[in-house]
Amino acid sequence: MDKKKRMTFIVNPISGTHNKEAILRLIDELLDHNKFDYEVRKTEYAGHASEIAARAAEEGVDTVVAIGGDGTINEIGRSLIHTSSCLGIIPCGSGNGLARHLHIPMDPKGAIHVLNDDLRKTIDYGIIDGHPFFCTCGVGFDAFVSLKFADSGRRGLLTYLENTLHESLNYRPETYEIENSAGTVHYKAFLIACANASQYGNNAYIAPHASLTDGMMDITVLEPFTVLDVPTLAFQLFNRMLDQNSRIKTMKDKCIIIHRTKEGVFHFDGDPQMGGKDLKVEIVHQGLNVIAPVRPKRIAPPPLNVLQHFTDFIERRPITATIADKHKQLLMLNQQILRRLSKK
Ligand SMILES: Nc1ncnc2c1ncn2[C@@H]1O[C@H](COP(=O)(O)OP(=O)(O)OP(=O)(O)O)[C@@H](O)[C@H]1O
Repeated sequence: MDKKKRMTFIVNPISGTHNKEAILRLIDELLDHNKFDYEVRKTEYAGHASEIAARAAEEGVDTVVAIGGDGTINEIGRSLIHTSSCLGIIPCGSGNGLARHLHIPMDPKGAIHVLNDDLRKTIDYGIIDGHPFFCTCGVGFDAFVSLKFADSGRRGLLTYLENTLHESLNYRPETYEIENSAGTVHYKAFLIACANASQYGNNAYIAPHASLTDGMMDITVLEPFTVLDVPTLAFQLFNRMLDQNSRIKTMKDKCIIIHRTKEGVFHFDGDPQMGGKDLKVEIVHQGLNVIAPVRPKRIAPPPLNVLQHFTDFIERRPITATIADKHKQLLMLNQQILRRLSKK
């Protein structure tokens, strides 16, 4: 009989809102014990997942499974790049950008079945200023929000949306120079996102056409906008249409250097970091093995969850109308957002 494969589960107890003990019971119940021997490790501090994963890779563990969100995946992934060990994911974060891009089910049972199927592929990863990332990194407003989010003490989507809406009114766009393979371009921008995966998480598609396996990074520049643009931008963000907005500029490249007017924060996979004026961002082709389904078992329904939160926040029902009605609805949303934000 074939030797069993070794699996290490790394649980981040503080990520997202899932009950991790219930997930551990499901693993015991549903994981194919004829195929896998496993151990469970819990993180005790930020950075611990990297140490556990590095040790597991050295010991030749076949699969290291993140039970957490994109921050936990980042810590584990960076210890597994260019090793023969493979990353598995039971999504437990508040955004789960990489898992969603890979079509890993959000429910733990489905994710455990994906682990049992053990289908592997090799994906690209990015590096910003020496920090590996797997989903997105960037400067400007989203880096600023990631800093606020990290400081806020509460985690969750509503906190994020609240922070985002409030802060966006006060945030001042900065000027950037981007050095790419074609030359140098200048932008006044609200944010610059460099994407390996297509979304930030929560089906917010900042780079709708990004691929994890093309050896390229999708760069999205959001130029200054007014509060009147927010509903359209939000709608397009959650409906994979952001690149159609006139405030958005996109490019693909393997390596860019972002020149800022001053040092400041950037983020990688949602974690904030201080950096210098100049930031090199590059993509490394095929550096991380992951377990993922070949293709989604079903096409995901429109991301009403997030729209629900967004529209709850502004006291509106989600947008479910036909295209013809959407412009009218967006105009009404504009008015309600303005009214709601002016009360803050
Ligand atoms: N035991 C721990 N105590 C404190 N912080 C931890 C611990 N274990 C991990 N962390 C940190 O928690 C951070 C957040 O985790 P993670 O990103 O997985 O969850 P999330 O923010 O809820 O999900 P997502 O990134 O998908 O939104 C990680 O950056 C990690 O460094």
